[in-house]
Amino acid sequence: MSRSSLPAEPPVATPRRRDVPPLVDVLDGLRVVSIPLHTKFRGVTHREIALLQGPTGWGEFSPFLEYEPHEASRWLASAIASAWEDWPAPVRDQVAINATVPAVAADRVASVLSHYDGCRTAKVKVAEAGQTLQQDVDRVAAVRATMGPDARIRVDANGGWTVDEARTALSRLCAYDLEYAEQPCATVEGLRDLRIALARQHTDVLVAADESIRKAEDPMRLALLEAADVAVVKVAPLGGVRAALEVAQRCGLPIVVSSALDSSVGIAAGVALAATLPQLPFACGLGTVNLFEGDVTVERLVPQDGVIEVRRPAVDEAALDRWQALPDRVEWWIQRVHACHDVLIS
Ligand SMILES: O=C(O)CCC(=O)c1ccccc1C(=O)O
Ligand SMILES: [Mg+2]
Repeated sequence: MSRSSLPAEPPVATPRRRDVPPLVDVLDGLRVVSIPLHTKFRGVTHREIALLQGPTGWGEFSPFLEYEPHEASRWLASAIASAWEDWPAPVRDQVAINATVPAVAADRVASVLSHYDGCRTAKVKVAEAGQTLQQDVDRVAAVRATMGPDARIRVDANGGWTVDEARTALSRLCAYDLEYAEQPCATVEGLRDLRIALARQHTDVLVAADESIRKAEDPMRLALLEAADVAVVKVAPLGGVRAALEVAQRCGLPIVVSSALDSSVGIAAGVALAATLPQLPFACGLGTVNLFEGDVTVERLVPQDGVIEVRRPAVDEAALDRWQALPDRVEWWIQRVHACHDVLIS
C-alpha cells in the first residue's frame, strides 16, 4: 500500500517508521539471557530474552521462539519504544497484582500461591492440551480452598475450548465463583457466541479477551462485535506502552494489564502502562517474575503485599552475565532483531 492510500490515522499497533533507530544502534549493547522457570509455562522450561539499551533505558525483546518476524516485530517496536522514548506520566503509584497459577496438579497449587505475597486475585490456567476438565476443576477448587471465599479467581483457557466446551466447562467452574474467563475460545466470533450462550443458560461469568487483542490485526473488532466484557492488554505484542495505551483507550472496555512472561525490564513497562490508565478495576497479571528462577535487575519487580510499586528497577550487569545465553543463541537473537527491524522499516 502506498503512503497516500493509508488512512489518516495509522493502525494502532503499527509503529511509524520515523520512530525506528538504525539497526546498529539497536544491536549496540544487545544482551541475551536464558532464565530457568520454576514451573513449565507455555511448554517451556527456560525463557530466552533479549535486552536492548537506548537513551531512555533498557527495553525487553522476548517474543516466543516460534513467532515469525511479522508478529515478533511488534515486540521489537515495544523494546525500542522503552529504550528510546519516555513513558507517559503515571496517575497512581502502585498496581494490584494477581497470582498466576500454571496448569499444575491441584496438590501443587498451595506451593505456587505461596510465592505471591498478599495477592487476593489468582489467574488459573485451564484447558491445557492433554489435560481433562476434571483436572481444571480440581485446580480451581484447590485455589478457592487455599485463598478462601473473598479471593477473586479468573481462569485463562488460551483459546483452548470450542464454544460448546467452554459452555460446559464454565457452567462447572462457575461454582467456584469466577471474576472472568480469559480467552475461553480462540476466535472473536467464538467469544461473541459464547457470551450469548452463557447469557441464555444464566451462567454468570464475564468474558475477557487476550489473544483476540494481542494477536489481532485489528484489535478493535472485538469491541465492535461485543465479543468481550474485559480486555487484557499487553505492552510487548501491542508495540509498546503508548501503542498499548491507545488500544486500551479506543476499545472502550475495562482493562487488565498483563505480562508476556517478561523479566523485570518488561514488567516495568507493563506497570508503567497500568499506572497511566485512569480506571484499573481488576488486579493485573504482572506478577510473573515469581515464575522465574532468576532476573536481570537488582531488585525484582514482584508483588509485595499484593501490589507492585510503580518504578523502573536498574538492570544488573552481574545478572546479565550470570544468565547470559550461549553464543549460538545470541547469534540467533541478533538475526531475529535484524529480521524484525527489516519489518519495522519496510
Ligand atoms: O496474566 C497473567 O496472570 C500472567 C501472564 C500470562 O498468563 C501469560 C504469559 C505469557 C503468555 C501468555 C499469557 C496469557 O495470559 O495467556
Ligand atoms: Mg491469556
